[in-house]
Amino acid sequence: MRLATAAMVREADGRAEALGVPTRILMENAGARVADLVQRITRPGDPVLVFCGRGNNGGDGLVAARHLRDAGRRVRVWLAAAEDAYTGDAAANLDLVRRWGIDLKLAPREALALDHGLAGHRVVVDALLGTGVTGPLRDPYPLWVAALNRFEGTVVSVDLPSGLDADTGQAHPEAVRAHWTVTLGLAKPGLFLLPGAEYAGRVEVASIGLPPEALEDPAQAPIELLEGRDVAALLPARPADSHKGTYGHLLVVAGSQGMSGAAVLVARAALRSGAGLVTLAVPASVQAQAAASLPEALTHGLPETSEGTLGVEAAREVVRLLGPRDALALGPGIGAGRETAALVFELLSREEIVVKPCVLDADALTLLAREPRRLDEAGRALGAALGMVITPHPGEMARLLGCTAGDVQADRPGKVREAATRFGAVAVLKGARTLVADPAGRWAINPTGNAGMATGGMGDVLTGAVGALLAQGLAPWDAARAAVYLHGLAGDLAAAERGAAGLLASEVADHLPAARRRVLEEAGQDG
Ligand SMILES: NC(=O)C1=CN([C@@H]2O[C@H](COP(=O)(O)OP(=O)(O)OC[C@H]3O[C@@H](n4cnc5c(N)ncnc54)[C@H](O)[C@@H]3O)[C@@H](O)[C@H]2O)[C@@H](O)CC1
Ligand SMILES: [K+]
Repeated sequence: MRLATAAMVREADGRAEALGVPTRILMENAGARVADLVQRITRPGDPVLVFCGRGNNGGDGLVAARHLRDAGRRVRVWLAAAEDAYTGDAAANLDLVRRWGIDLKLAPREALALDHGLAGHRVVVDALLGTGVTGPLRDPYPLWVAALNRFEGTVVSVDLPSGLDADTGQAHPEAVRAHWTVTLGLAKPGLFLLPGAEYAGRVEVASIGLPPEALEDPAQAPIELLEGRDVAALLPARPADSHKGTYGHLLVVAGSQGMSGAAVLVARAALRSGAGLVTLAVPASVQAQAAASLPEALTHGLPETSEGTLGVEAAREVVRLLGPRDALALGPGIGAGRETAALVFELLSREEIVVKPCVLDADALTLLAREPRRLDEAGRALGAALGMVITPHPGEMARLLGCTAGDVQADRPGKVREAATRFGAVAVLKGARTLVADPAGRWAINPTGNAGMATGGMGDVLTGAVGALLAQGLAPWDAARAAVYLHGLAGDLAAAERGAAGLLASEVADHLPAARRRVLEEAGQDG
């Protein structure tokens, strides 16, 4: 699903105006669509209150009130400001509400009066603030938002829950907790990011008559909410006359003494993601263990240091192994030692490596964060060749960008895009509502996954899934988006069977085939 920031929506509105569709018409359509939803979720005698701010969001609410009255509904309007404070389209619609004889009054500014006034209604339409909100809520809005959040009936927010930031999904400091949000024209990213998704309730996208040309803006990199049918379209077909060579061969360079489990999980998830063959290259002393844990993978022992970690002397072997293979997954469980750092830097400087698609994760990112310049260089080289995917969690992202994890979490869309452009890579920022961005500025929100996945090894499973799709020939942007969606869905399917707490990463890996089948079935293709 296409998404648009507040600025993108404003620009679309401007283009609509230039194309002969003025905001007055958009507002009329918006209000009508809100009234439609209210009618759908109520019975004819249910009293409805429409709480209107003084901007265009309030204007939409005023139109909704009029349409509800036309439909014979019991409707009342509260205004956030004196009638003469309304301007433009909102003022014009206020005038119509007055002529329609709809009960209209200034909203109370005292908690008890607010609760008392709200109590008699079945539904309150929250038309206080939309995309025009800037900075922390000013008085008396915090009081109004709190009263709406105490209200025991149903709250329907117009465009956005009032107080929510359309772009980041942050509430400053509080926002309306809606049961429904009717979002207008294009949905906003803040409705699907956290915490915004927890405020928005059920989201309906209402078309309001924006001309198709107004929706298109070639100058803007698109934003998308990942959906199963889009992911289904990315997955390679599995023709009947295929063989294991059809589905790519992934080289996994991972693990060290005490951390061979990470390497095995990557390889297992890669096989579960449909890779034809997986070679798992680990320090020689853990090869037997890795082979025993996953008989379906080919294994290879690499030269190791006295601590059982990979050192720079493994570089030649890795280059040789990668030659006939299709993609590389590098990083999980390799540790953060100096020799291993030298290996990672060496590999990323080698021509033979940069011509292959690769996914870098975990310790590889920690090591590169010590010298982000190396990642810059590698990214540029890889970007110019076939491309690189990096999959940091917020802590790794913070180290890569030289900020704190708190900074990353406060602006996840901004940080994932910064990493993608800076390193010339497709960047995946893990955590609830994983984000994916590419160097061209496109970005996507993944809605799948659950809190049960916040455990060790889940990242290794994602790395394996990305690597497998790269090996099957997907472009890095497609491989990353499909992998995060399937990985989260596999977690959801596993949690549905066993409950979210106590989910093992290997169980999520084992649910990847079912996740793939689910998206294909949803898209009407053969699972
Ligand atoms: N622009 C357009 O062409 C269209 C806009 N539409 C609606 O218009 C909305 C955007 O309208 P506006 O740009 O007028 O903005 P809003 O109506 O979202 O908000 C503007 C009002 O909020 C107040 N405000 C801003 N920040 C505040 C804060 N932190 N605390 C308290 N008050 C604050 C401003 O003083 C102003 O009164 C959309 O969300 C949508 O509902 C629709 O009518 C469709 C067409
Ligand atoms: K609103």
